[in-house]
Amino acid sequence: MKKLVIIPTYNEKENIQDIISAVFALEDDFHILVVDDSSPDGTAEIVKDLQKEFPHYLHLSVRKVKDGLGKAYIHGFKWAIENNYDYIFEMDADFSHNPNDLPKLFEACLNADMAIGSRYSKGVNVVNWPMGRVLLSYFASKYVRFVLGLPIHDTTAGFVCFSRKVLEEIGVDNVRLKGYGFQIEMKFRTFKKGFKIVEVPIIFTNRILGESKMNGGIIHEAVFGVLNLKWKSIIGRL
Ligand SMILES: Nc1nc2c(ncn2[C@@H]2O[C@H](COP(=O)(O)OP(=O)(O)O[C@H]3O[C@H](CO)[C@@H](O)[C@H](O)[C@@H]3O)[C@@H](O)[C@H]2O)c(=O)[nH]1
Repeated sequence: MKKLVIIPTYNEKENIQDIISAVFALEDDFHILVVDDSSPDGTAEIVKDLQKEFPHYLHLSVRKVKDGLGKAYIHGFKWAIENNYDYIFEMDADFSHNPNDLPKLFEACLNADMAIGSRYSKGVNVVNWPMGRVLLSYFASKYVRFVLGLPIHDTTAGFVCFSRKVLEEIGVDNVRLKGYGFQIEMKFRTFKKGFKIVEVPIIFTNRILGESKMNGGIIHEAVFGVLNLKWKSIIGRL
């Protein structure tokens, strides 16, 4: 079974080499696709150098402009489908998601269609995030559950394993939201198609190196994007 970890990057020069090494240090044979939005800090050049060491396992797609994490993942999903991967993972570059948890997400996905590395399925498992960010994220998940009736504790989670058929059936070109809203939209579309979703408890650790790309626009898009998703689902346009 072919497994691909998609890592979107924007200015991750401090993290990219270590995260790639950590994935390739696992016993399992994960491939990696880095989707970089022409990071000014030269992230893609570091990946190009590493490709010499891992020519068949490490792939790189460079997009011309910064266009949000969601669009980067959609680009990666299409690439994964074209290249016949069976299981496709989303993972941040900054070690917020522990690469050592990849095998347990994969195991869980073998008995489901989508496995979510969840911060909130067993209490609140977030380390070193400012309290404001924890509260925002936790209550955002509650808001999404309430509005969309989505039976998931961590609706904005960005550490996910999909079986290929999920991506094929939801039609990734239909996904519109770009930021955290993208994570919500992917889960809602997967749920609406009747796929089996499981949550696997993980510990999310705030990044040590580099900066988060979160901004007010991303939050705004998520709040209104959820209402729009609800509307589309009511009128049967999802
Ligand atoms: N290619 C590309 N990558 C991006 C972009 N914006 C962010 N990224 C990459 O996406 C990953 C996550 O970005 P962060 O900016 O560190 O995200 P965060 O604020 O910590 O958000 C995390 O938690 C959210 C929920 O609380 C998640 O919704 C989100 O997906 C992510 O996991 C990192 O690898 C970062 O480089 C972009 O516009 N383009």
